[in-house]
Amino acid sequence: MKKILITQEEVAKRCEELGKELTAVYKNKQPLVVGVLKGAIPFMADIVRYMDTYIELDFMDVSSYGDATVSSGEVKIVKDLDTNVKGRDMLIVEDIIDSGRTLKYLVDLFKYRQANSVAIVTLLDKPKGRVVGIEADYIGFDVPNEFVVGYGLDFAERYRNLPYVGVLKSSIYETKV
Ligand SMILES: O=P(O)(O)OC[C@H]1O[C@H](OP(=O)(O)OP(=O)(O)O)[C@H](O)[C@@H]1O
Ligand code: HPA
Ligand SMILES: [Mg+2]
Repeated sequence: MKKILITQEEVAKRCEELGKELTAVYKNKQPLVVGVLKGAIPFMADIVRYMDTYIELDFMDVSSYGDATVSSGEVKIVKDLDTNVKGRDMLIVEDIIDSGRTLKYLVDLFKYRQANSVAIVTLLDKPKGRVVGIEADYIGFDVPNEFVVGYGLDFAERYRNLPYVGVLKSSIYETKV
């Protein structure tokens, strides 16, 4: 690791704050909380435990990065929701908004499917990476314009299990073995 950007303690504290804030927002709404596989899993698991209201969970797997550090620009559905979203209040949970393509695609899709409302909570926001216009409603932390890993975020499927968010040494990005 070249540097740690957000420590395990900082992530834990922010998850508690966001979960409590979302409890108040979704009181009496029974939102469909949608985790975007695979990166959102640790963050989703941590915030929903602080959402003290009725919620439902579902998952969507979309992919645009593969093993690269730069988005291919094309979003592909790998696994769709099991739930009919018509009339539902939806909360999309993401690990990061970078180019914005993944979330733009999902928000447009859920609106097309006639969700009642679509909000976004993301652990990380990388505003300098943005290519399409989309913003999250709830943000854990801003990160600089570098490829980050940990707490769900991978480089070539590795490092998702790190309990903190950091930047790898450049030699690792250059030669993956
Ligand atoms: O704003 P964007 O440029 O679209 O990037 C953000 C998306 O890219 C990553 O997913 P990835 O496709 O790597 O899938 P993963 O979660 O399985 O790693 C990340 O988890 C977000 O879903
Ligand atoms: O900085 C990043 N790290 C890991 N995965 C990502 N997907 C988009 N941006 C990133
Ligand atoms: Mg990835």
